[in-house]
Amino acid sequence: MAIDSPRFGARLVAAMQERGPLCVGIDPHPELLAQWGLPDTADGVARFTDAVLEGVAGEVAAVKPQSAFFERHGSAGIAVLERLLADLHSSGTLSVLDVKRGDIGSTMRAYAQAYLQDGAPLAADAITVTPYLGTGALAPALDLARETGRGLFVLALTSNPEAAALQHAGEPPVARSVVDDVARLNAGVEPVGDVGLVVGATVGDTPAQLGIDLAAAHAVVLAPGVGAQGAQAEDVALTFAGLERRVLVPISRGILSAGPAPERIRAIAARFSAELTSKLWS
Ligand SMILES: O=C(O)c1cc(=O)[nH]c(=O)n1[C@@H]1O[C@H](COP(=O)(O)O)[C@@H](O)[C@H]1O
Repeated sequence: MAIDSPRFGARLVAAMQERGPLCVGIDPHPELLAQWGLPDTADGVARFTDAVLEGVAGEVAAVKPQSAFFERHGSAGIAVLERLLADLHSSGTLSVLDVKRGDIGSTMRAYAQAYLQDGAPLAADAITVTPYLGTGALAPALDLARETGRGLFVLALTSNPEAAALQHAGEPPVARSVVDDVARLNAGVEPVGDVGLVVGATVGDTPAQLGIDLAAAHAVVLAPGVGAQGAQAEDVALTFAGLERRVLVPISRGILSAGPAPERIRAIAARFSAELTSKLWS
């Protein structure tokens, strides 16, 4: 039922309920292409994404392509990304395009039309956005996302160590203001709003230390950092205690390094998915 919902938040929650909390990241790093015996070209990226898709499409709730690794190859790389997004849609797998966009409102509208408009070549189910021009500047993206049944993930507490200097600063701390803004945007929408949050799986008890109430945001939290960045399923369970089925865990290198065989990618994804489900949903 909800899997066919016109609203992104409801579709995502339903997809996670059916397939678990794992989101496979597609980040075709040059090192991974080399490890897989593929050329560092758009064709190499196309073969890489095809293998990941064969391994996990229809098996996981969502897939998160990282745009930078496609943009590296210019227009030919973007064409691969366009095809990937279309293939994900056909396979019934939600796409979270990681582009981390954010700009003044008039430009934000153009970004929204690029990624959130029906029929746009790069349309995804959701995109990542940065609130550092002010959460209010994201309004054109939010409006279009709501109109077309898509979603946003707003960076709040990112997984990288450099983030603290900016995101923990101030009183109230910047990250708490972002979470409060998202809570207002999602208020009253069931089961969750269409605006998710990005909070790294590496942040430990920072949300509590900064007085951040993630549950009050009424959002799905995208929690990167498991695998290559050192966090484990236990860390996700501790940091997001109480959020349970509202945490979507993207893993890129931790899964991609098992390639190139699609069945090995599928197997390691299944292992991560089972581990995350048992630790988070106990
Ligand atoms: O928005 C993101 O997805 C993101 C936010 C964040 O705080 N940290 C973070 O690592 N990411 C992305 O998540 C992915 C992590 O990749 P792995 O460390 O290989 O699993 C990369 O595509 C990052 O750009």
